[in-house]
Amino acid sequence: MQTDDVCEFLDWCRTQKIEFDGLELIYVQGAGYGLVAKRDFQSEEPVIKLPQKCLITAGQVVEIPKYKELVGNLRYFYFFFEKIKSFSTLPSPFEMLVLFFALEEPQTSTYGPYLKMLPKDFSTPIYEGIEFPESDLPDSVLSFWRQQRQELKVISEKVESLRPKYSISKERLLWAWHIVNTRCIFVENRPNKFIDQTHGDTIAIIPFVDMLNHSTNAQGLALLDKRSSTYMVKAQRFILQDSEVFVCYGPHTNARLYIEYGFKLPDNPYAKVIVNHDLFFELAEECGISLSEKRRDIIRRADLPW
Ligand SMILES: C[S@@+](CC[C@H](N)C(=O)[O-])C[C@H]1O[C@@H](n2cnc3c(N)ncnc32)[C@H](O)[C@@H]1O
Repeated sequence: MQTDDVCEFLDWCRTQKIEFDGLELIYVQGAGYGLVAKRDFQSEEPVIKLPQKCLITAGQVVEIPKYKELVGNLRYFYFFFEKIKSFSTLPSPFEMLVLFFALEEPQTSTYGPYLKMLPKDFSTPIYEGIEFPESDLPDSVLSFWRQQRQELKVISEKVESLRPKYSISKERLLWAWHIVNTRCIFVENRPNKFIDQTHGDTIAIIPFVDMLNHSTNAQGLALLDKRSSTYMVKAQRFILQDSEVFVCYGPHTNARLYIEYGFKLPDNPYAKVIVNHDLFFELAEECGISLSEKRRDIIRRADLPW
């Protein structure tokens, strides 16, 4: 039985010309919503198709008058010779999308039926306020962990500068930041002069497509066909009726999946621990292999063991 929210969302998707015949949106225990094949799909067959204009991108958001005005109000404060100075700054594509989700309301937004389907909370360490001593984190995710916290800090400061005209609570900002962080997809967008292009503009949120969960053994592949301005998810191989359709979010370790998305995979083929030289020497000692300084130096210079 589908809830009213699900029915309203699916009707909304159809009015947006999102094609998803043969798929069912279901609630998957432990993963939120997910998409299941209600018939077999042949390899190369499109599973979802939608017009490019359905993509929520920073460039598209900033063309909405209320967001264009907001961008004009974004000022970034900094201390200089003990005086507070401020300068206008353009939002990055990521920040613009976060502001969109922080300010749209389901009751008034044209995206209302979609917004109602979004998760209410997250199980990431940042959302749950879990702090780790950095020494507990594997090297493979340390810089990612720092970068995520820094991004959140920077956008929080920018949002502060929008007060009192726009008042976004810490909780709402954290929620919106997670919506974008857990759901955005790589797409190359056209530059927009109101969006900071320092690192290009390569993200979009795609309603309905963002209901696909992650697997390292995904059968779905998402791509934009620029010639027909159509975004689609294609079957990379045969998809059996009644199986959940997955895409792969990337070759991520469990530490990365947990920090970014709030889940781990029991049998993750990308599980890895980076062994730096100091740890490698320590492990060698523990195995009874004594390494002279000269040998250690050779190993370091040869960049072994990886
Ligand atoms: C792009 S959304 C996918 C749709 C999402 N399940 C929903 O209900 O909106 C990404 C989020 O789905 C969940 N997710 C995706 N793949 C998962 C998996 N294999 N196991 C558990 N949770 C998963 C995580 O909460 C992740 O942050």
